[in-house]
Amino acid sequence: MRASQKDFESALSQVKLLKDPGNEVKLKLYALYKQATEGPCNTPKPGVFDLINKAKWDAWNALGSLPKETARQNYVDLVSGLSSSSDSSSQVKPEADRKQRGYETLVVTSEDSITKIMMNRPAKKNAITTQMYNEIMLALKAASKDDSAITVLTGNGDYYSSGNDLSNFTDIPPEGIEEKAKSSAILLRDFVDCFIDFPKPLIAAVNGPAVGISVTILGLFDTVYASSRATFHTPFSHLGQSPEGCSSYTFPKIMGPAKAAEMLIFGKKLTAAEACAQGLVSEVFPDSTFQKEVWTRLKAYSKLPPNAMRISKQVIRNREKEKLHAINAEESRVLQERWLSDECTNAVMNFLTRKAKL
Ligand SMILES: CCCC/C=C/CC(=O)SCCNC(=O)CCNC(=O)[C@H](O)C(C)(C)COP(=O)(O)OP(=O)(O)OC[C@H]1O[C@@H](n2cnc3c(N)ncnc32)[C@H](O)[C@@H]1OP(=O)(O)O
Repeated sequence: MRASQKDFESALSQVKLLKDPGNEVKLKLYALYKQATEGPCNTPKPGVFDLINKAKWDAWNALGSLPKETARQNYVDLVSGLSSSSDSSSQVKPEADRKQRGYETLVVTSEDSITKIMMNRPAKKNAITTQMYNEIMLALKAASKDDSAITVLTGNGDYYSSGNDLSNFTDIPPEGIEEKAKSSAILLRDFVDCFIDFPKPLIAAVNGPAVGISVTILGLFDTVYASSRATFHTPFSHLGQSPEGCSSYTFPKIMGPAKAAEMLIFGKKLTAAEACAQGLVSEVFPDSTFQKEVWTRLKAYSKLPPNAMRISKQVIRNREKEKLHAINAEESRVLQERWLSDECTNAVMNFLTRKAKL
């Protein structure tokens, strides 16, 4: 029996719930989707350096004149095969269930009235994948309701975080790159909103170098402690991108417009001492004693009356919230366009093909 349009639409929804099937299968799905909806490949071949789009074009072009109905059937069959071979435990779980299983990209602990959220991809310098964005949001939501007094974000290994995981850009859905940019902008906006709205004192323990979004959101923390080994780098222009995390507003406010421009437009990397002098960091500790000194300090703070701390935070932050949400929305909208630019695509490809590092 031939797959109907309804079967096809249902397969399109189902595919979003499957665990990542790997790039080869994703290319097949992409090619079949394009063939089923548009017919044989009808766009110019992308340039040789445009690796992702070229791979997609090759996969679509390889289907030649396969009829649309057959492509639709093949798409439905492929998704059905993936669904049945996919272990149900690897599919997206409801929130309560996920909490029970714990986090895959974080280590979250609650002790001494402190909830500690530790980014835990040390081999990848704690680069933030889509999964990690989602898990940090879940962990913050849980921490806002648990009985801890303060919440701390830190990193495992030698880095605090190298920012957005650039391979997030390669996971293009069948609907195309515009859809990817749109969903990434929604994810970014939701992620930053969680920091704007977080109700308890939020502390960053910056254990090593910090890049991109892991730096910009520091302007939304209440206190930032840094190891003397930490650096602060926002190379947005190098990456064809633009500031996020409300930094277009918080950084000029914290350090003045001229210093903020050096960081956000020209990508000047600050040492921990410089970041402290400019007000982005509250205090720098020698790397050798960083953990001991920071946790001793935080344990003392966590004994302060929690309601008083919450209310003080509200008084300090609440009048800015509406403005910060508007800024977050605008920065996310601008970035959605930037992600589609040649400047951004080329910078990401250069990193992924090992031609460039910061
Ligand atoms: C959806 C919301 C989007 C929000 C947007 C936010 C914007 C940003 O955050 S912009 C910042 C993006 N980050 C970068 O551009 C950093 C890229 N990484 C590097 O330049 C270097 O890796 C480094 C300078 C951070 C570290 O260099 P080092 O020589 O010490 O280590 P590596 O061998 O390069 O790294 C080890 C390992 O980790 C992988 N990796 C590190 N950072 C990232 C990253 N940001 N994205 C993806 N992968 C990363 C690196 O490729 C290595 O992987 P392999 O061991 O598999 O080679």
